[in-house]
Amino acid sequence: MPLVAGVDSSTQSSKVVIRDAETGALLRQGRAPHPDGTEVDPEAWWQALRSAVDQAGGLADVAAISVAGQQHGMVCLDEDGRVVRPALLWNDTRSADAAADLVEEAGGGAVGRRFWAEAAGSVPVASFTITKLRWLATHEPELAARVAAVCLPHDWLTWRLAGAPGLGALRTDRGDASGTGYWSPATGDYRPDLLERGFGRQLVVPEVLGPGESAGKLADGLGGPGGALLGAGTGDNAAAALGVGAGPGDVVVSIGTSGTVFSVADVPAADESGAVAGFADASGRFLPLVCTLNAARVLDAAAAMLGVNLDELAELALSAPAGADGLVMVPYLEGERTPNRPLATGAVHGLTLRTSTPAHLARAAVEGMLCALADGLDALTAQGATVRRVILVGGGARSAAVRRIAPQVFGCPVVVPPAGEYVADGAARQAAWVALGGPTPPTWAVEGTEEYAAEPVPAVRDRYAAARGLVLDRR
Ligand SMILES: Nc1ncnc2c1ncn2[C@@H]1O[C@H](COP(=O)(O)OP(=O)(O)O)[C@@H](O)[C@H]1O
Ligand SMILES: O=C(CO)[C@@H](O)[C@H](O)COP(=O)(O)O
Repeated sequence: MPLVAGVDSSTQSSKVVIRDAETGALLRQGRAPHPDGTEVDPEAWWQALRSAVDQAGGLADVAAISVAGQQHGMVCLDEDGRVVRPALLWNDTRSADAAADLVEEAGGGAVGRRFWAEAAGSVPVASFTITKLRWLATHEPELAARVAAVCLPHDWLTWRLAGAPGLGALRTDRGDASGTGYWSPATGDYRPDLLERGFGRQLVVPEVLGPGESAGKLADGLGGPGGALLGAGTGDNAAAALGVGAGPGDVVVSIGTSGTVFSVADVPAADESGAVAGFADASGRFLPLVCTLNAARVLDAAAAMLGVNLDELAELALSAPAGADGLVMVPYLEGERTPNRPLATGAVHGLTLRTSTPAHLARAAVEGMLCALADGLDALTAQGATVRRVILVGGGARSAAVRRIAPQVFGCPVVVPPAGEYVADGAARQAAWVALGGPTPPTWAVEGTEEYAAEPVPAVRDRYAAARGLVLDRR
């Protein structure tokens, strides 16, 4: 009975699960928080990972470990492997102008967007690593001059688990490489020309491993003697797809810090509108994905505004009528990525004496967040995805209101697996693939899934569509 470990180093925390490689049975787990903010010293992730591993009883008995992580974050290393500056995360919007410049320099408008969609699978927005590199080169040239290598959060953590053995030992996978802006999901190759466009010169980049390949071995002294195999790891969304066992016709909606809508596809996407990112997945296929910057934290913010906890927020939301009598929240609290409105702020429309109640505001917050994801679902189907079922995961799926209102807004039933850590589970499944070998990862059952169905209420989306452009920018 070999054991495997899976890690989710996400925006808000590190989570570790230890599972049986063959059956997937959960044996132990741990978690530790990350600092707040959109710029974080990677050392904080390392300390959180170590603490979550300790809580999970260490790694002495695991045969393999894989790390999944928040995508896109820019981790810059000098030639000795030291971190040059705090990592800029996927939800840091300071590189919005750099993203616009990269599109402009490629011909601008539809021409520029088509160039990037074809070259890198996605049109750059502030989330993508390449735009952060451009920002660094422009705004912090002295730090930029010290950068020898660039990698992503999960690449860096895997490398630390291996004992940080020199820049040439950096490894990544297709899933996370596809979120950089300088790797092509269509060809499976780096695009040094794009890296040069972004940063102005070449850098060491991690070798991209295939699915099921190993990134080396765990170093000694990290919760036991080393030697366990390291999986390639992947981006958190690709790991979630592995964790829930997403197949044809499944669309996964993840409500974490980010809201994501994605499916597993046999062909790469190249959406020149920019709504759908044409990522690769962790199984050798592709992961067309729509991402919003505002998801579970919209619920956190609404609960804080109303002075209630998250369960009370859900009760309030469910006590108001569908559509909140016309109250609409446009939830752009962190700016927005889809649609590309990095400077936008949120807004509440439709205030009347009747709608000025905590219940209406709670309902509008849940509906507004879900409407933005429903727009993502439309964008994904416009790119050819078929929706047989929607699988709801992430911290926000723990909300009874989200589970019950989602089918009204999405216009189809949703299935909700039992509350769990599906990103860490996907990483563990990848580790099991490495430990057991074979052409595909082992099949692990996800039991206890519940289905939520409700009559669709299209008026909720219609009113949101009328309101979503009516927002102020930060400047
Ligand atoms: N019962 C709940 N109702 C609503 N939101 C919840 C609930 N439990 C957790 N969350 C939210 O889930 C979020 C964390 O989800 P998670 O998927 O772990 O995020 P991330 O992967 O981005 O770190 C937090 O913002 C938290 O408030
Ligand atoms: O940027 C993306 C996807 O493109 C985000 O999904 C990040 O990968 C962060 O994930 P969470 O921490 O919200 O799970």
